[in-house]
Amino acid sequence: MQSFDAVDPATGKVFAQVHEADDVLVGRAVNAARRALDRGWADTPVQERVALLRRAADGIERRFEDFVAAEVRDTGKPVTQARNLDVARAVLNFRTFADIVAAAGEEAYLTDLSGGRQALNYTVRKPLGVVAVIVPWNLPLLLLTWKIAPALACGNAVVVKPSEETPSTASLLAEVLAEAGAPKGVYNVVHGFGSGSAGQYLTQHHGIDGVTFTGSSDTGAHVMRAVAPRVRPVSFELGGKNAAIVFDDVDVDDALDGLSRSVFTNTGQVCLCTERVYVQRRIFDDIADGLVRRAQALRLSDPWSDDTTTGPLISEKHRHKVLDYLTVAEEAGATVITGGGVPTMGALSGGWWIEPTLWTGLTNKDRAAREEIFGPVAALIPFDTTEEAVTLANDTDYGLAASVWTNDLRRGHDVAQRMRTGISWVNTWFTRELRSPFGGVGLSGIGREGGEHSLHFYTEPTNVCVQL
Ligand SMILES: NC(=O)C1=CN([C@@H]2O[C@H](COP(=O)(O)OP(=O)(O)OC[C@H]3O[C@@H](n4cnc5c(N)ncnc54)[C@H](O)[C@@H]3O)[C@@H](O)[C@H]2O)C=CC1
Ligand SMILES: O=C(O)/C=C/C=C(\O)C(=O)O
Repeated sequence: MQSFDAVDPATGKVFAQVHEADDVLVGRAVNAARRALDRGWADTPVQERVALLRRAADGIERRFEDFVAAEVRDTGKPVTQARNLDVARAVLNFRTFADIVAAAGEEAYLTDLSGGRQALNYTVRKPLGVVAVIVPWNLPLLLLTWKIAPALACGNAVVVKPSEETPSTASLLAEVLAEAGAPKGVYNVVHGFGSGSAGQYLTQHHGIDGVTFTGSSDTGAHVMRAVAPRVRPVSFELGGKNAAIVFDDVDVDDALDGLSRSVFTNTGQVCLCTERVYVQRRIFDDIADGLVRRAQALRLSDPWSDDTTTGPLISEKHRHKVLDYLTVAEEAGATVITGGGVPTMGALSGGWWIEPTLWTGLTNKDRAAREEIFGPVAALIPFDTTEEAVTLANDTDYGLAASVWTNDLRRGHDVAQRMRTGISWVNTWFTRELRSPFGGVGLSGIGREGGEHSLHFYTEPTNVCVQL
């Protein structure tokens, strides 16, 4: 069997070898999932499946620090973020979907027929079957559990392919789920890459009944082509080029805190991160100066230190991509108002560090303001009127998230509703309600997950019609 290196992004050092699944192993995983369904998992009473999710949440809590350590080592993200966001959300994902599935009901209609008779129409939902779950490296455990919690609660068996960059927590979760009593074959993990490796073998496998994928738009298109011959349902949460609109009535300090989080969280490697900041002209300099101060106050350091706010990028390849965009922006005439290069990191200089970077002087025509960069970078662009701001923000092929910053709530509602995005925040960012629909339009995805939207993706409805 082949293996590949697991690399610590903070140091660039190899810390483990990971087995790469070949097509035979992927086939065995898919078959194991199918057998688990056939042995009765799909028909297990809902309360038993829900109880499994609750025990899984308890199990993650019991091994909380193991998950934190695995996530920090795989990603280089600050330990405080791994604790407060990634692993905490994994627990919440299991508990929330346990509650949602336990409470879920179904629609029913009485239909009037000729002659005074009626028919009762009701819906039963059955699991999709074997679901391929392909997740990226930025929020590995958060995004994995966001998908497998509802998938398992709905009676599916899953074959998970975590990113080659972040293999650890998916395997750790296998231990927790086994301890929690998940029947054999319900949760399977295959490690490896995309094309010519486990990702491709999985999406092309004839035994897959659906694919849920989070990652880049290009890879989403590949996955779509792979499942097209067998016409399988897909749920895609893809990239973003998210806008923030900052009106000049806003409380500048409050807005700056939120804006800064939205640009720099997870070193800009969240699909929801802001990469375009449109600022009403009167306060443009205040916002630019304030964001520069906040960028310069970030502490890029040892991920294991509680004081660290910002980790490295995920990989050398990804840093190349982000550095290329720094060049692209400068060639387009951008003024770098902070950052713009690779920081001096002493003992950590082997890692994939990059300076938080802000630009002025770009327009919506420039590539750095149009293409997803996925780093701690943003272009600051002035506007004069509300109409102009809405047009600029919506001038993108993506459509995942937007944020609007204003003290005029009527304007906040109006502009948020006019964003061509799956989610629009007003005076906040990355505030998540797990029952709400989550996903994007355009290049940002297909479908929605979250709350009952997840239940709809992970089940197939059958309408039963009974003449009374
Ligand atoms: N949630 C998001 O919006 C994310 C966006 N990205 C963007 O994608 C860019 C590239 O990063 P990658 O790690 O290459 O992301 P990617 O989208 O290629 O990878 C995501 C997952 O898909 C798998 N994959 C890749 N090719 C596949 C294929 N042909 N068939 C099946 N599975 C496949 C990968 O192994 C990984 O598990 C980043 O620079 C960033 O801009 C990356 C990660 C998350
Ligand atoms: O909160 C969530 O469910 C998801 C957040 C982020 C992503 O989906 C992403 O970065 O891909």
